[in-house]
Amino acid sequence: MLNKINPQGFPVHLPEADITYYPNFIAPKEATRMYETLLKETPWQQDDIKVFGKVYAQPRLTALYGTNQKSYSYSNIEMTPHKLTPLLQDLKQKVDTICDENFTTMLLNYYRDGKDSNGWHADNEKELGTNPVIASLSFGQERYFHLKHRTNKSLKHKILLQHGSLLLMKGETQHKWLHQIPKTARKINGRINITFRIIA
Ligand SMILES: O=C(O)CCC(=O)C(=O)O
Ligand SMILES: [Fe+2]
Repeated sequence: MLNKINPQGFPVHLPEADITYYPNFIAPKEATRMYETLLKETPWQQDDIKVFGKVYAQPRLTALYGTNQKSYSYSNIEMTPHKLTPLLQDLKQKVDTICDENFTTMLLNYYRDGKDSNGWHADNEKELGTNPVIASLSFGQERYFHLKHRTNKSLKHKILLQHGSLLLMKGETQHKWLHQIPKTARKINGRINITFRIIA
C-alpha cells in the first residue's frame, strides 16, 4: 500500500519553525474510505478537562493508540493507548516512511461539527522530549489550523488542512509557536485528525 502516498510537500515559511505541508498525501477516495473506517471502529471518548480550576467536557472526541503501553498526559487527562488496528498500522507505515521516523503514539481527534475545536496549545509535554516531531493527518471536513508565535504577537498564520493532507512540524516549532483549531459558526461536516508522536 506504500505506493498510494503522494510525497509532494511544501515548506511553510515561518521564522523559528520547521513545518511542511503535504496537501495530497492520501488520494481523496482512499482518504474517504479511511475516514469511514476510523469513524466506525474507534472507541471514541469524551474526557473532562480542567481549565483554571473549572471542569469542562472536552469539545471533541478522542482516542489514543500506541505501539507501546506508555500513557500520555495533557490538560490533566491521562490516556492509556489501545493496540493499533490494521488501518492505523498502514497509516503509521506511510507516515513513518515520509517523515523518516518511527512514531509510537497516535492521538485521534474527532471534531463532530463546527462547535468542536482544539484551543491554543503546543505539543510540548515532557514525554515527547525536546524538539518533538509531530505529524498530523486530516480526514473529512477541511478546518483551519491557526499558528501564533509565543512572543512576537505580529507573527501568525493559518493553513486550511484538507482531506487526506499531512502536516509535519518539527525542530523548535512547539517551543516557539502555539496552534489551535478554532470553532466555526458555519454548518459543517465531521473531521478526524490523527497526530503521530514519539513517546520513548
Ligand atoms: O486537529 C488538528 O489538526 C490538530 C490536533 C492537535 O493539535 C493535537 O491533537 O495536538
Ligand atoms: Fe497539537
